[in-house]
Parts: sequence; structure tokens; C-alpha cells
Amino acid sequence: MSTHRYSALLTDLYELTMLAGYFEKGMHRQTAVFDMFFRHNPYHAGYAIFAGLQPLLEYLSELRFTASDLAYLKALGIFKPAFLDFLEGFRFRGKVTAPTEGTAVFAAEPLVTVEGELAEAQLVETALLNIINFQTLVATKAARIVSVARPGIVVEFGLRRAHGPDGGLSEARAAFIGGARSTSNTWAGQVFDIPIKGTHAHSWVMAFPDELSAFRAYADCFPDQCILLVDTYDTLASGVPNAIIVARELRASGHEVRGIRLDSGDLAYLSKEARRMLDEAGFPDIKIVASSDLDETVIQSIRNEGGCVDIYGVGTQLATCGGEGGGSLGGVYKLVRFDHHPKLKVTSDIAKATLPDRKRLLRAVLPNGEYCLDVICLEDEEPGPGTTVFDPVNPARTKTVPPDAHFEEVRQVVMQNGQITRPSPSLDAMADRCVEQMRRLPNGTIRLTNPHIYKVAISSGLHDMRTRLMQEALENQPGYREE
Ligand SMILES: Nc1ncnc2c1ncn2[C@@H]1O[C@H](COP(=O)(O)OP(=O)(O)OP(=O)(O)O)[C@@H](O)[C@H]1O
Ligand SMILES: O=P(O)(O)OC[C@H]1O[C@H](OP(=O)(O)OP(=O)(O)O)[C@H](O)[C@@H]1O
Ligand SMILES: O=C(O)c1cccnc1
Repeated sequence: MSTHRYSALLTDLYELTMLAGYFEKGMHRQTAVFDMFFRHNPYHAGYAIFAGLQPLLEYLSELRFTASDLAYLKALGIFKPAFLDFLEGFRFRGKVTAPTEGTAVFAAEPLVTVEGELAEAQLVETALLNIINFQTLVATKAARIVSVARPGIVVEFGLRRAHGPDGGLSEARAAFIGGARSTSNTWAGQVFDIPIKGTHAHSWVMAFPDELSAFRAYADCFPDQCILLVDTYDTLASGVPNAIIVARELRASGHEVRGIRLDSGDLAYLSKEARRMLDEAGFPDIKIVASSDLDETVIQSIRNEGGCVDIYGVGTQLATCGGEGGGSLGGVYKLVRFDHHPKLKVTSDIAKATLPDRKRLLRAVLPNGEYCLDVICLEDEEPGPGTTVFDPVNPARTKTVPPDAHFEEVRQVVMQNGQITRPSPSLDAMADRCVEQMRRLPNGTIRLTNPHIYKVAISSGLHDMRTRLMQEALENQPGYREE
């Protein structure tokens, strides 16, 4: 569902000045192809989970300059009237190719490819990166957290620590794609139809004369959604025993306490003790919720210690994409074809050289359904099983596509002539896709630390084209002399 209209001014000024320049030089209608990709998986992870496509397509479909946008740009005094007239009729009519949200993707792979006139393909750079970088970063963090929490479930609690209201909204969406089963963010629930869940705060307990009367009052108000926060005073000496008293009283009136929440201390130890006390009191179905600065490492530690947590409430670390290698995803948007010619950003560092031209992204799948490597090839290439492919950074290293593998196309055309051509799957289907993708990755790829590096290779056609373009670019440098 659409949240709001995106402004056409959701862009960096330089996109607009370049556009004005291309317009003035008569270049704006020349054809261009741009690729969005990132150079390193976030969190030093073995994979990333692609997210943000549906909001991106909404932005592209709605992109137009309103009268007030044009008045604002005019008042800046830097744009000429003819250009402002051009912007008035501006619409995005390009083509977009991308994976489905929830798909596992890897560093160096072309993710979103935008093809169209230079003006439209250039203008959308900033918004595209803003949307895809953030949602992919959050979905990946959620997938990491969920991968260690399972079969425990993850609830997203991050709104209070998210980067602004809009950050909190899109974060809840991306966290759901990455595997969080619900959110505390009520607005996200309304906008995206994500299940919403919640308990109560310490202030509830403190607003009553004592913990037991606070628990009784909460059970009275919410007899069928009663989850009690048990750590305000002393978790095991008062919180859990008081929760058991209220659970007995509620049962006598035909209802059940649903859960207790632990929010401090050693969550492994406390959850085991609380589980034992609840079971002994005849409440094996009361769930244990844990929160308190959780992330994938803490959850793994709780699991390793045999903790009895059923539900992990994860806020700050998920909303802010914390942890080493987190914080931001460095996705970039590079010109790969212009005016019917493949383009390459030449650099002495081959790791930073772009992959030219229109490309396909293929995933080699073994007979058992497991993914074994990805191959980036030119649009008209058909690499088959048994083909030799090249490491993009060190092409002296080659690999053979297993002869019994078959290729799956990772991306599809999702927009043509500015019209969405593939309806977006539901958020549930995206979340299911993420689960399925993680299941099909090789063992070790989803490990938190030092993961197995999933191979991404380039085809011989792409390798040859890149080598030729690098050579041509060098020869065109003033002062170049072949040794
Ligand atoms: N078993 C565990 N293994 C690893 N880390 C844990 C475990 N249990 C809790 N933690 C983490 O240890 C930290 C300690 O929490 P502690 O209760 O001391 O602080 P707190 O929750 O910030 O307390 P308060 O909110 O009362 O100040 C939290 O960040 C929590 O995520
Ligand atoms: O720790 P997070 O992963 O961000 O999860 C959300 C946290 O937000 C709430 O506490 P808050 O820090 O607002 O205050 P409190 O713990 O003092 O109640 C809640 O009790 C969690 O601890
Ligand atoms: O419902 C909760 O328990 C909750 C919601 C947001 C943040 N912390 C806790």
C-alpha cells in the first residue's frame, strides 16, 4: 500500500543541475542504462536480502513536479524557464529490472537496472539509493536476527530508536520482509497491514501502588492479550510470582495470561528460571518474551546457554542496523551504457571498475535445489552448465559452473515505459521468499561470523568486454604509451 506521495524534490540538487545541463546541451533524450549495486555485503555477512522495490516503483510511477515544486525551483534562480517547462511535463517512462523483494543478493551484483532517457534515468538516482539501500540493510539485519532466533520469533520494537518517523515506517516494512513476524509500530500496521503486537512499560507498574495491583489491573483491562513485564522490581522474587498469581486469577475467570516479558539482567538464566516456575505452577503455555538491547549476537548467546525465550523483542539494533559493518549500505548507481555504447568507470583498482552494459544475473542451482554460484553475463549471452566463469576482481581465478546445475534468472523486468508490469507480491510472500532463499544458500553462508563466501562470477563475454573497454580507455588517456 502506498504511504504518501513522494516529492519529485526527493533528490540531491546535483541530479537537477546535471539534468538542466543535459537539457541545455540537448543530451537529455539520449539513452542510458544505470545499475544499482553494492560493493560489500552489510554486517560482513555472507549475503544480503533485497528490499524496497515496491516503494521504489511507487515513487517512479508517481514522479512529477507539482506547481509548488516548480515555483520553489524557479525561486532558486538557477534554472532557466525552458528547463522548468520541461520539468512540468516530466514523467518517468523508463524500464526497470530488479529481483523480487526477499531475494538473497550479493556484493557486486547488478540489482536494480534503470534504462531510459538520460534525464529520467539520472534524476531517480538519489531516491532509488535512499529507498533500496535502507530497506535492504534492515531486511538483512532482520534475516540475521531471525536466523539465530528461530524457532523463537522476532517482534520489531524499534520505532523509538529509528531514524525519524519515515525511517521507522520503512524499517518496520523491511524488518517484516527479513523475518520479523510483527511490529509495535501501529502506523506500519495500518499502512502495510503488518501484525502489531505489544506488552506494557515499566511506567504502568510504577503508576500503581505495587506490582501485583498493576498486573491485576492490566489483566482486568486486557484479559485475552495479557503479557506482563516482570522485571520492574525483582524478576524472580516478585515479578514472576506475581504474574503467576494473576495467571491463576485470570484462569479462574476463563482467560489465560499470554506471556511475561523480561527486559533486563541475564536473559538466559532468567528465562530458564521463569520457565521452570511457570511450568511448575501449571502454566506451560505462557510465553516468555525477552527484550533489552538484543541483537543477533546476544540472541545467539541466549540460545547457546539454553535460554527459554519464545519471543524476542528487538528494537534499537534492528531499527538502526547496528553492529560491525552495519549503519549504512553503500549501494551505488553507475552508468553502464550510454547512447548505444557500453560504458565503464575506469580505475586502477579493478575491484572498483564497473561492469559495463546491459546484463543478466543468473543463479546456478544444484539438482537438490541448493544455490551454488551467481553469474553476471551480458544480455545476449547464454552461459550453460560446465561453462568457465571468472572472478570479477581476480580474473585469473576461474570456476566451472557444475555440469548438473541449471540457471535461474534472479531479476525480472518490473517496469516498462514507466508502467509497473509485474504486480508486487504481498509482504507475506516476500517474507516467505526470504525464508526459502536462506534455506537454499550453501551451509555456512548464513553463519554470523566468517561466513562462507558465496561465489559471484562474471561470464567470459562480460570479462572480454570489460578488458577491451579498460584497454581502450587507457589508450585514450593522454600520454599513454604501450610498454
Ligand atoms: N545471556 C546473555 N548473553 C549475552 N548477553 C546478554 C544475555 N542476557 C542479557 N544480555 C545483554 O546484556 C546486557 C545487560 O543488560 P542489563 O540488564 O545489565 O542492562 P539493561 O537491560 O540496560 O538494564 P537497565 O535497563 O535496567 O539499565 C543487555 O545488553 C542484554 O542484551
Ligand atoms: O532494547 P531495544 O532492543 O531497543 O528494545 C526496545 C526497548 O525499548 C523499551 O525500553 P526503553 O529503553 O525505552 O526503556 P526501559 O527499558 O527503561 O523501559 C523496551 O523495554 C525495550 O527494552
Ligand atoms: O510492547 C512492548 O513491549 C514494547 C514496544 C516498544 C518498545 N519496547 C517494548
